[in-house]
Amino acid sequence: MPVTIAQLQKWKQQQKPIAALTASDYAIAKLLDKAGVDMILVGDSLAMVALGYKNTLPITLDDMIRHAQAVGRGVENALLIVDLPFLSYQVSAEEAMRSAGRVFKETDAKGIKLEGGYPEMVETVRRLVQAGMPVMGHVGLTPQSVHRIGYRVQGVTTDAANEIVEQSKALVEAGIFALLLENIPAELATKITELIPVPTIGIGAGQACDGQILVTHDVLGLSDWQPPFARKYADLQGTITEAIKQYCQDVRTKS
Ligand SMILES: Nc1nc2c(c(=O)[nH]1)N[C@@H](CNc1ccc(C(=O)N[C@@H](CCC(=O)O)C(=O)O)cc1)CN2
Ligand SMILES: CC(C)(CO)C(=O)C(=O)O
Repeated sequence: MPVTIAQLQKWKQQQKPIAALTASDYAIAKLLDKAGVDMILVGDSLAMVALGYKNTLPITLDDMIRHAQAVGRGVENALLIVDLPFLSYQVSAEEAMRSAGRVFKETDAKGIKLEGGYPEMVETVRRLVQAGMPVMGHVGLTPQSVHRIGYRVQGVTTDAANEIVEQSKALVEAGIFALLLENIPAELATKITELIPVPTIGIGAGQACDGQILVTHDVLGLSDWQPPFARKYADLQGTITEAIKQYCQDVRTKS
């Protein structure tokens, strides 16, 4: 049975944790889905782990849609969410509507995710939700702001923590169905998770969140570098290197 947005709300009440991962291609997405992942995010981190860019800023809406289509062909059960890339939604609510609208018209996405909880973005979220598009929020460390805030932990001072709490409440009031909390102290994530009625999905935000997400390339040991909080479950760099060396040797020895 496919996972639905309504189900996520129920799982929060039942305290059933949500297991989410990112995906950027058909083959891996199909494996994640068959292994029982609840939510698959076509995250703009694919700009780094799949396309080799230094940060998430260069990826375009066309790129995101192309990858989302490939992932969508491999997903049967997981809830498919697609990130809006940098500058496809910040300029105005109208542009955000057109960008998000393209994602829903051209892919099998059940929801979109965008970064930020400042007042203008809250109004954009409200417009998207009013137009029928489910939105997942993302606060704390928002990687599209890397040039302003870097990748360090957010919400450390009392003022910064309070601001993230206020942004979370405002996004909920605007209609988000879930909230991603990235790289914030565990106590702050616990507080937000207890405070808001929609599921929180954490990455580097402690164990109290309603769900967890990691970048699949990090989980599988395929990334050049990864955040300190990303737990590695396999060493595919090693496995692939050994397999390919063996193949090259077999060819060269004509075996
Ligand atoms: N592959 C990979 N790439 C990614 C993400 C990921 O999940 N994995 N997520 C996004 C980037 N997010 C982070 C979050 C934390 C860190 C990180 O490294 N943080 C250090 C401090 C770094 C600093 O001070 O500069 C810390 O201790 O918090 C790096 C990228 C996009 N790219
Ligand atoms: C998983 C997460 C939160 C990492 O920043 C994301 O949004 C992405 O993959 O683009």
